[in-house]
Amino acid sequence: MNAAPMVALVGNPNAGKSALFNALTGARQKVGNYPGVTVERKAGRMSLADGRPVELIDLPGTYSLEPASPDERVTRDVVLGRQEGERLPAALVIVVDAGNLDNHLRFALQLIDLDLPIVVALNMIDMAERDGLRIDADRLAAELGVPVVATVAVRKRGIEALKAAIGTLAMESGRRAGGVRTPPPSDLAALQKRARAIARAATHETSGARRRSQQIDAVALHPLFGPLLLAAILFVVFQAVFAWAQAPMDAIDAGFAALGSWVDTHLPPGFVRDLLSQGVIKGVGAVIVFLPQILILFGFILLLEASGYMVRAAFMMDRLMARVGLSGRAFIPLLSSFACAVPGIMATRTIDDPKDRLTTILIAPLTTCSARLPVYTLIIGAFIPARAVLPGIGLQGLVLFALYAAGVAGALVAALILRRTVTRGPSPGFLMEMPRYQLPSVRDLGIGLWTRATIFLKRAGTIILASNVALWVLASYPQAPAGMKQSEYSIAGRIASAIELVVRPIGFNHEIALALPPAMAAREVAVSALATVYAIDADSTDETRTDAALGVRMQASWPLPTALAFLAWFVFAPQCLSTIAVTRRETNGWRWPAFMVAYLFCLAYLAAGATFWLATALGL
Ligand SMILES: Nc1nc2c(ncn2[C@@H]2O[C@H](COP(=O)(O)OP(=O)(O)OP(=O)(O)O)[C@@H](O)[C@H]2O)c(=O)[nH]1
Ligand SMILES: [Mg+2]
Repeated sequence: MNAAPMVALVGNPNAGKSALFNALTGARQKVGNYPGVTVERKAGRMSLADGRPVELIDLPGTYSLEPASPDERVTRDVVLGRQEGERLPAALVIVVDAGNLDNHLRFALQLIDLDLPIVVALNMIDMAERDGLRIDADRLAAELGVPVVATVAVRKRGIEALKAAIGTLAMESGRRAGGVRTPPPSDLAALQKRARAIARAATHETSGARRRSQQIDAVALHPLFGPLLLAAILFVVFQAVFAWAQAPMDAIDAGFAALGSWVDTHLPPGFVRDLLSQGVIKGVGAVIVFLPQILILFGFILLLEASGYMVRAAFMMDRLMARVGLSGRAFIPLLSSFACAVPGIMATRTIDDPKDRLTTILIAPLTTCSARLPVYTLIIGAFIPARAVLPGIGLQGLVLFALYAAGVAGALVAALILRRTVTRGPSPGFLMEMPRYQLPSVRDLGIGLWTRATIFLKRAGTIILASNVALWVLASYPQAPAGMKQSEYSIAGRIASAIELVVRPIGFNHEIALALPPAMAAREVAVSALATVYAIDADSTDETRTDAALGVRMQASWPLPTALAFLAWFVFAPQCLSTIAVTRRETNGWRWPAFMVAYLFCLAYLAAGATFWLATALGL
């Protein structure tokens, strides 16, 4: 066979497989300091020292060859050559955490018994040394009967030696015949005993110093200080989103304003100018302005993930989650949903119990995805005064915090109800390893932010742009006769008038009714649609053209209860088509996505209505 030999990276979760994969192939797979980051098989190409190619595969971490959850099944099938359309791997790279050998060697021993060509990557030796451990790689190799290469994936140490070892194995396997041995039924207790004995033989404790992670955890997981610290961290995050973003947002805003007036003065009046000025620059610009806030939020999330703190947060939430019938394993998927529900729903593959998994999928859209941030901050910026409630604590940040909290509370209540009705069943226990604390690397943080920025800008340039141009066309034609409002006379305006009949009782106005349907494509389109509609109306009426910011215009024409109801709607509404599509894929049918959409719409309608009526009753 001429094709490049296939080599798979396997090992326990959080051993550093993806970090090694990136170091070996130059790829940028997501790494994170918690178990369960990788949930799919990812392939990449690596070149050996002599230039020969090898196809490298990164797999979800797993504890044994007996899979407990869907992502672990992928790993077993690839390793045993049972994956459809996939060859048996020519060799395995078993990745183990040098500081956690007794646990990681158990799975390694199981894999070694398969009789495939194997090299062990003894990863994270830097962390082990920090903890006062010295690992004898030669002794380990002798005990295991396979080559062992010491590596530090994040510093690219040992990568060339590992490449060389992979090269040798790939050559050998070309001369081998036959397949993989069927895995013998494993006696876990015996394996664990062997693993512990080997780990002890190869490890020297050089200092009896108490491990640093344990010292930090004495505070971070303390029954009183732990939750206080978590609350304080979250608080700072939401304050920072408003406090730090103003300058760059003003700059972006000014940039788009300049671009807009250039187009207005240099292009002849007509279709092209209006499309560019109203539909593209005003509309998409209104969304891109929020890039700094999104990056600040993600900067914090990435820091908390890389440091190892997120798993502690999961641990503290576990009691609460258990009480509503969710497994602690649901924490990471729900956390990913703060970025976007799509990867969040995919991350539920780490949950073994099917009903547990289904519940988590159904509530994932309730955690506030980053696409909602522009909508939230637009309304908050326009309607909530920027004053301090207490020294250092701004009201705007507090309201944003409350919106996120409302989403989380909604998710917990929904889980509680679902677990007692549609997804009734016992909820299994939760075991999650605590990763060690680490200082996040600047490079990883940079790559993470860069990835986020490109995802957001790509969305703005594709789905948001396309939806908004479509909206612009529908909102610009037919042209309204003098004296009539374009946003009401146009096709989009008439559709909106029909929708308005349904949403009028919960306080929504015609503009909101117009912005809701295109927001199904992407939530940010609610913002660009409002910006575009205001621009069209300002141009078509003879009122002197004001270039007032979107927020200022809304402030002038929306009653406060309407604005608050709009916020409440966005906390709960199932608003994007990609989420519905991924739910269909992960649950194999239309039944659950249909259920999800229905229950979330009801919830959003009730929440927005209650907010509107309450705010009106309070005379706001
Ligand atoms: N100090 C140190 N950190 C490492 C090393 N290798 C990986 N890490 C960090 O360990 C964490 C886990 O790395 P990943 O590559 O995501 O682990 P994984 O094995 O792919 O985990 P799953 O995908 O969850 O199975 C990340 O925070 C990495 O930055 C290493 O050699 N030294
Ligand atoms: Mg991984």
